[in-house]
Amino acid sequence: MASDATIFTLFGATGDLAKRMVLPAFWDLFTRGLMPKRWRLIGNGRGEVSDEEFRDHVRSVLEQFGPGDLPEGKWREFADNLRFSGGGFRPGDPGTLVEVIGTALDEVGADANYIHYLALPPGAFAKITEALAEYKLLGHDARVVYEKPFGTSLKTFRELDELVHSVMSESQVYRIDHFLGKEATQNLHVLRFANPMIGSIWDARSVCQVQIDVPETLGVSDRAEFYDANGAFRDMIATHLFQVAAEVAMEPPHSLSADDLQAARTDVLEHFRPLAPDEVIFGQFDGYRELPDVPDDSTTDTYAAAQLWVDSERWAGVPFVLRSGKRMHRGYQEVSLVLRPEPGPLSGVPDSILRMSLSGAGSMAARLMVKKPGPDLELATRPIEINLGDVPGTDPMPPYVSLLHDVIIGDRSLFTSSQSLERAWEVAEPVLADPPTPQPYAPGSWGPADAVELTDGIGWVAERAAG
Ligand SMILES: NC(=O)C1=CN([C@@H]2O[C@H](COP(=O)(O)OP(=O)(O)OC[C@H]3O[C@@H](n4cnc5c(N)ncnc54)[C@H](OP(=O)(O)O)[C@@H]3O)[C@@H](O)[C@H]2O)C=CC1
Ligand SMILES: O=C1O[C@H](COP(=O)(O)O)[C@@H](O)[C@H](O)[C@H]1O
Repeated sequence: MASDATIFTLFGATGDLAKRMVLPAFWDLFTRGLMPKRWRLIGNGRGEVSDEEFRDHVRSVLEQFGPGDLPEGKWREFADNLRFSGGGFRPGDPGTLVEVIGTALDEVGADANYIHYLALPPGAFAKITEALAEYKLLGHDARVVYEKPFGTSLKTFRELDELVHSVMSESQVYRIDHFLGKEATQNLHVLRFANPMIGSIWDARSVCQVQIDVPETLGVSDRAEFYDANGAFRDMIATHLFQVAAEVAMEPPHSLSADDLQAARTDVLEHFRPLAPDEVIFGQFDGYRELPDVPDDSTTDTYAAAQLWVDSERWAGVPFVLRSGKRMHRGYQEVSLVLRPEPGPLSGVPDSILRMSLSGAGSMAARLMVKKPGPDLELATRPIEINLGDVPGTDPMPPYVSLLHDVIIGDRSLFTSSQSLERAWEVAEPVLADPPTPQPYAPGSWGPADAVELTDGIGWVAERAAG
């Protein structure tokens, strides 16, 4: 950025995402010394909240979702930069935001850059975008961060995309998909492109199925209104899991630069076949309809599983099986490559699977078949596991910290392109147009039993390992 001063505006500052992820990310960058020299963080919302009330909110959020106890001096320094602008922000009515930004400019310098972060439900993006243009808040080298989902269907994606491009250039737009910001997702490139032993098995000759499995034990009670309008398929499958599938399926990019990585993801998404509704299963956990803010006849999916086909030469005939759901038996985030049996005298040996966890710093695990030392040819399996957090000198950055830092330094490599999202919505469209009826499942279970059929008899491999 041209200036060493930045004014951040956080729309939806008292919402769920802000409290769990975004506000702790600001604190993390601050304590690492990675914030701009001079800055202000202006929370925005439709209610009336004083600066002091906002600071109290941020403090309690950091105590709950951040580091816990805050060193008093450091907290004071951080808190001095926090402001709140209430009354909402929409075309024709900017609430107090323009005035609060004006004061912040006086305080940190008129040359400050703007970063606007929309931590809002997708239905609110268009009005805020229009208002940013109307109130001339897209100057000052402004960068605008949109949460996912960017649009909720092909139609609404196109409308939003057109609006955004009518008021700002693509280089100003940062569409977040925080699964791309995970350390372990980034490590997929390194594992594959730097290690011939892994890179050489990365195709249909060696792999018979790819599973991307993200069950969650978490429910939705804090954000039922948002969730009921979106459901698991939009919230996880058509967004995060498609992007992870693109990371796995991409052809080697020319380099790991922002443009080349974005282009590789976009290119492979073009090969994603639009989903067939009969290869998708939706579920809804028992008791969901009794939650406050959920209509008692809601047909929203709290679980979705799908078979995705990637019609590229590399992946011809290999199903990518994707699954995610709320209130499930265990929570994990795993990519598994199920390998074909090795032809030859031991070709019956099952379970050759390379599993990569996307949680935390990430890990990789496999089981090898070995001869049990001894007089007979007896076989045994032995695990091999690498935890990336054990690599000496690691300092993993949580995804929101890493992505917020990328916005500050202007690195767009881990953000989604407009073209790739358009394709993602095209792939999702047949299911959105003709959604399967959700099957009920018990909270704490593994979801609808029928979904196992999507794995073509293999079963959910990470689930087996999780027990
Ligand atoms: N929560 C999570 O774990 C994650 C969420 N996300 C994404 O983040 C975004 C926000 O999610 P989340 O924080 O959970 O949602 P919330 O339902 O908590 O909404 C966030 C805030 O948006 C404001 N808001 C709600 N509706 C409107 C509206 N129609 N117009 C203007 N403002 C509105 C509210 O603030 P106020 O009332 O103060 O105006 C609310 O507190 C979503 O796009 C979601 O997909 C992404 C990753 C994880
Ligand atoms: O975007 C979302 O992601 C979270 C899962 O995030 P993670 O930080 O646990 O990887 C999910 O719970 C939420 O429903 C969804 O909106």
